Amino acid sequence: MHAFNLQPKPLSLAERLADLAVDALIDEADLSPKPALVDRRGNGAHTDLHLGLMHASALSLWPAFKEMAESAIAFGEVGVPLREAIGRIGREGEQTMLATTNGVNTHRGAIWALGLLVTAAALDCSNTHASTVTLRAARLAILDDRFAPRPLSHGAQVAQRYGARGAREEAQLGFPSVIQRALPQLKRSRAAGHGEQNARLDALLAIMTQLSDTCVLYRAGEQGLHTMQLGAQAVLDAGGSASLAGRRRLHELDEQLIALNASPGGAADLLAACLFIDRIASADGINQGAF
Ligand SMILES: CC(C)(COP(=O)(O)OP(=O)(O)OC[C@H]1O[C@@H](n2cnc3c(N)ncnc32)[C@H](O[C@H]2O[C@H](COP(=O)(O)OP(=O)(O)OP(=O)(O)O)[C@@H](O)[C@H]2O)[C@@H]1O)[C@@H](O)C(=O)NCCC(=O)NCCS
Ligand SMILES: Nc1ncnc2[nH]cnc12
Repeated sequence: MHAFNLQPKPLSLAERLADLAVDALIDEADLSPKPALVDRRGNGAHTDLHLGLMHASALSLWPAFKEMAESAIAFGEVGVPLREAIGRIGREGEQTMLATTNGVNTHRGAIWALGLLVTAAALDCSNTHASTVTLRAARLAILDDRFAPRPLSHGAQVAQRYGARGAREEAQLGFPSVIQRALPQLKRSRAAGHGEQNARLDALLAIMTQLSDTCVLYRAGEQGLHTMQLGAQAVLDAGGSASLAGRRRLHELDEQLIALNASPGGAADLLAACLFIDRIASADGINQGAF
């Protein structure tokens, strides 16, 4: 007699990395209360986004992340062929995202950041330390992709106008917002016993204190950017999101940014990148499926 094998088929490395990337996006979207961003409470400064759309968008990107990881395994090294392969997959992923959201830009920056990080992690899953993976991602990001269109994107427009560094430079520099701000803050707030949700909010705020978020600059100019950076610092200085004083500052910042129509979408993407890196760096080797 044949017994059915009810054991689920083990996931491949590429599938596990894609799962982690999607989890990071969903964890970011769900985290509340985030200033002026879509969260469990509402739509923040957005009229065309909501939580269900953020989740659907995140899930639609799973095949793109898996394909990027598979390309990394197939090419086996940082180089132009891999850079151009993930560029093509990223652009296709963006089309899938837009088809899923009816044309709303939910995760363009996240496809870029997480796409590079998933690819970098898949290149050598025996070493997934935060700084190693982000450095590998940076080496990919500085390579030229001959097939990348050069549209006058919102990011490009504010780069011209304000000389701001955007998503491309953040990746090319090895994600300093993640390595120097978000991850250390996440660890400090966890160590202080602030609880996971507050630690993640504090990590987001740490990113916001310094980032040239091109979404904020495009929507609300330098006034919006200063409000975001100073307001985020004020929350942390008041004790962070786990303290009553910090919580009050956080609500003030939410109101101020919404009034300015300033949504820190770039900071949100980098929080997702931080959560992904935290997961793969703390798991005892993604090989062993420890996450
Ligand atoms: C390299 C690219 C990321 C293109 O970058 P560029 O700056 O030229 O283009 P943008 O279209 O402006 O997109 C950049 C997105 O990156 C996020 N971001 C912003 N600032 C930063 C920063 N300093 N560091 C890191 N990341 C940053 C941000 O994405 C989030 O916000 C979006 C929502 O914003 P919102 O204002 O609501 O929406 P918009 O439609 O833009 O405006 P409104 O009309 O609503 O006002 C959301 O997407 C979040 O994810 C920026 O939007 C890259 O896209 C690229 O070159 N891709 C080509 C394909 C490729 O090579 N892929 C590689 C595979 S990994
Ligand atoms: N939670 C969020 N709200 C608005 N824009 C975003 N871009 C990425 N995550 C976002």
